[in-house]
Amino acid sequence: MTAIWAVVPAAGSGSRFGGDVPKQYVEVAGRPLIAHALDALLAHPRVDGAMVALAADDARWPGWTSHHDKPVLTCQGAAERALSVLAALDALRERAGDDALVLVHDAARPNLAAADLDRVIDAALETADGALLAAPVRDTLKRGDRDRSAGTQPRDGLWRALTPQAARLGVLRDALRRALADGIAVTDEAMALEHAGLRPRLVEGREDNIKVTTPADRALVEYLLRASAS
Ligand SMILES: Nc1ccn([C@@H]2O[C@H](COP(=O)(O)OP(=O)(O)OP(=O)(O)O)[C@@H](O)[C@H]2O)c(=O)n1
Ligand SMILES: C[C@](O)(CO)[C@H](O)COP(=O)(O)O
Repeated sequence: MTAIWAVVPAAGSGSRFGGDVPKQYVEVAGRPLIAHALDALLAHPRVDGAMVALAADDARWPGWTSHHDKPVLTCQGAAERALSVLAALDALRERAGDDALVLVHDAARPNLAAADLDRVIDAALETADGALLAAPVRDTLKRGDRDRSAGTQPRDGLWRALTPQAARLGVLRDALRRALADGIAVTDEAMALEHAGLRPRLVEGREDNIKVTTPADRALVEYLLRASAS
């Protein structure tokens, strides 16, 4: 049976969110964002544990060592998300092994549906290229020139990348190291896999798998989490 581990990048500074509390610890629906994300991942019966990448100056990590009777490990993240993910893979490698499937999921995405998690796990187990949750673009896209529209971008075949993004630990680690060494500004795991010549599976995910980025996202996520809990 393939080992399946969650990797949770939680070392960001939340600059677009602002405020005094680091975004990953902002409370929504009574719990910190990171708690919702970890709960969604570790509640899934096929997930064996989690490795969380924390900021070097994180003073709010509650010290969880397990959740749902599964191990919760931590490592130190880095200045860029991709480097935080790579640090987590390096820290997890000896325990999980290169053939383990890793599910990289933003701590800032608290509303991950179990069915979506199941489907991206299935997809990633079926292909060596990895898989990611994504949402097809449903709006017309404009290129902006300050506050003016400078034209309309074709949206056919465009998707919004979500998380989890999944691949075998060794494959993803090698792809991230290569992309970063090649100077690629890696914004998600699929980008590194693509740079390595792989074609990760797009798994259509729910639109409400929202990444809390600005303060305006908080009220919507609060509503969604309370609605799904009722
Ligand atoms: N150096 C970084 C940057 C981001 N992240 C994590 O990656 C996820 C998605 O990143 P984002 O939403 O951009 O969070 P921040 O980088 O904190 O936000 P901002 O860009 O507004 O500063 C978050 O869970 C964040 O904690 C990380 O682990 N290490
Ligand atoms: C990984 C991600 O959530 C996929 O959309 C996104 O790339 C993270 O971007 P951010 O600027 O680090 O929030």
